[in-house]
Amino acid sequence: MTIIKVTDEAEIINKLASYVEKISNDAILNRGKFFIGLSGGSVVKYLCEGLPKVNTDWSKWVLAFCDERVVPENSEDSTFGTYEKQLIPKTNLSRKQFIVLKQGVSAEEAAKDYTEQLKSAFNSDNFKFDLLLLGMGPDGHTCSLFPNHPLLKESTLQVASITDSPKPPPERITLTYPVINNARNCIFAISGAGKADMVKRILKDNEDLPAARVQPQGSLYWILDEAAAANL
Ligand SMILES: O=C(O)[C@H](O)[C@@H](O)[C@H](O)[C@H](O)COP(=O)(O)O
Repeated sequence: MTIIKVTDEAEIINKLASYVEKISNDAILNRGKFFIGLSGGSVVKYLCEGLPKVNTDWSKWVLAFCDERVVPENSEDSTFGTYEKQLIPKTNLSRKQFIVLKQGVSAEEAAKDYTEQLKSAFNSDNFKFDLLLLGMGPDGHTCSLFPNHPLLKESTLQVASITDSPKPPPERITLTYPVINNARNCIFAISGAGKADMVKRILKDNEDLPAARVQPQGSLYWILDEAAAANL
């Protein structure tokens, strides 16, 4: 694991953009495509500001979601909806490169359909992402994997549904640990004093919280600003 401390949010955005550039170009050079998993929450802002600075072949990108809220795409809560409005217009990405949630079905159905869409995209049952960009909530959750939730033990489903998310909205789909920990790279990007206590509990006290269980086969990076790293 590599912990990268930077001064502030602007530096998080720059650092994240430089990792994405390197990892995307390596993936495209070696395998012809770049599979990336996006998150919601504050990560959206970092990516919408940072990704347009990346020098890459956008046509080779395949974009999925580490988790997504089961809401209409035009809802303010839709993570895809936000990237569609705030990222697509600033890059050469097109909507059809995003693997989006099936609309108008239950969370369980949406998770099954998402699994099928990933199978087609990877042309395999082995979902091996080049990069997952992850956020962490103040309670230590990541994706839609919350402390003490039964989904933490999910070992069969690759994409699972949740209907009792403590963070609203309650209905979501999420990648599970077998997929997350199969990734070539995972990057947490975290800023602000509100995360400092949880960052310490995970990175210093080694508490067994959902974000701490992200232990990919590949590389793991935690990019923190000064406020988030204050208790380390
Ligand atoms: O649905 C969401 O909000 C996200 O996809 C979620 O996984 C997010 O990354 C964490 O909740 C952290 O969110 P914050 O960075 O806003 O605290």
